[in-house]
Amino acid sequence: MKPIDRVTETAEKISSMEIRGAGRIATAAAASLKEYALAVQAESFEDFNQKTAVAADLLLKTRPTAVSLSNAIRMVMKYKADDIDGARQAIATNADRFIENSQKAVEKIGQIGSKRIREGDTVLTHCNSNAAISVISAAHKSGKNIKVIATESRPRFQGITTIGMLDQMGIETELIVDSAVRSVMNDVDLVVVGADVITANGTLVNKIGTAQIALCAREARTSFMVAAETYKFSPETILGELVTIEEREATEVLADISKYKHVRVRNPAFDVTPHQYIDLICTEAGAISPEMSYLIIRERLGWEMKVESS
Ligand SMILES: O=P(O)(O)OC[C@H]1O[C@H](OP(=O)(O)O)[C@H](O)[C@@H]1O
Repeated sequence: MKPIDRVTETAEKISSMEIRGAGRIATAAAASLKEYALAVQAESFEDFNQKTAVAADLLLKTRPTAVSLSNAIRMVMKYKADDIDGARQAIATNADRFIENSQKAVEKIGQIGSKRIREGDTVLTHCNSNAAISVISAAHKSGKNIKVIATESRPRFQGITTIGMLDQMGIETELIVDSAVRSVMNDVDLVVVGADVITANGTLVNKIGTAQIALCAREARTSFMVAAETYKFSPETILGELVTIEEREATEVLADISKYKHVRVRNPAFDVTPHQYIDLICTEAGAISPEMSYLIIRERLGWEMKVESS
C-alpha cells in the first residue's frame, strides 16, 4: 500500500467514526502523519513539504468540529528543518510528543477531576469521553464508592462503549436513554462530560445532547464539569472564528429515510453549551472556571500558531 493510501485509510476511519473521540482522532492523525513522513518518497525538499501538506489536509478535512484534530496537526507540522531527513525526524518527534502528552494529560485530568467526586456520589456522563472516564475511573480507584449514570448517546450509541468500559472497571452503572436525563437529574451529584471544543469564552462544543444535560443540571442545581485536555481549546475563536457543527448522514438516525417523500432528518453531531452552564473545566494544567479559557489558549497553545497559519 502506498504511503498516501495509508493516510487515506486512516482519514476514512476517522470520517466514518470507526476511529472516534476527540482525543483518539487527534492521536490517530498524529500517528498517521508520522508514518507518512517516514515512508514517503520525495524528489526534493519542496516535494516532501508539498506531499506532507496534502497528507495533513486529508486528515484535517475528516471531522470539521473537533479542534483537537487541527491543533494536533498544527503541532505535528510546526517545525524548522533544512532538508528532508531533518523534516522527517521533526515530524516523527512532534507526533510522538503529542501522543505521549495526550496520554499523560488524560491521566492528570483524572487525578485532578476525581477530587471533585465525593464518597457515595452519583455521576452522570454523556457519550464516550476518555477524559471524563479518566475522572470517574480515578475516583473509583481511589476507593470512593460511586455510581455512574450513562446516557446511550444516540444516534451512534457511544454510551454503550462507556458502559462496557465502566463495567470492566467494576463501577456500578445505570444506562438511560438520552431523553431520561431530566427524570434522573435529582439523583445526580455531578455531571462530567468531555469536550470537542472549548472556545475563548469557555463555551463548550460537545456531543449532541450535552446542552440539554447542562440545562437540566442547572435547573436541578447539579454541578456540571467538563474534562478536557488543553488541546481541545480553540485558538481560532480568540480571533472571532465560529465553530462548525458537523452535520452527519441522515441514515445514522433513520436507515430507511429514502422511503419517505416529505421527511428530512437533521443530525447535528454536536451542540453548544454556554459557559454560564459550566461550573468547572478540568484540564491537565488544572481546574479552571470557563472564564479562564482565554488564558489556557494563550499560555498553553500560543497565539503564534494562529498568526502563522492565518
Ligand atoms: O477526547 P475524548 O474525551 O475521548 O472525547 C471528547 C468528545 O469526543 C466525542 O465525539 P465523537 O464521539 O468522536 O463524535 C464526544 O463528543 C466526546 O465527549
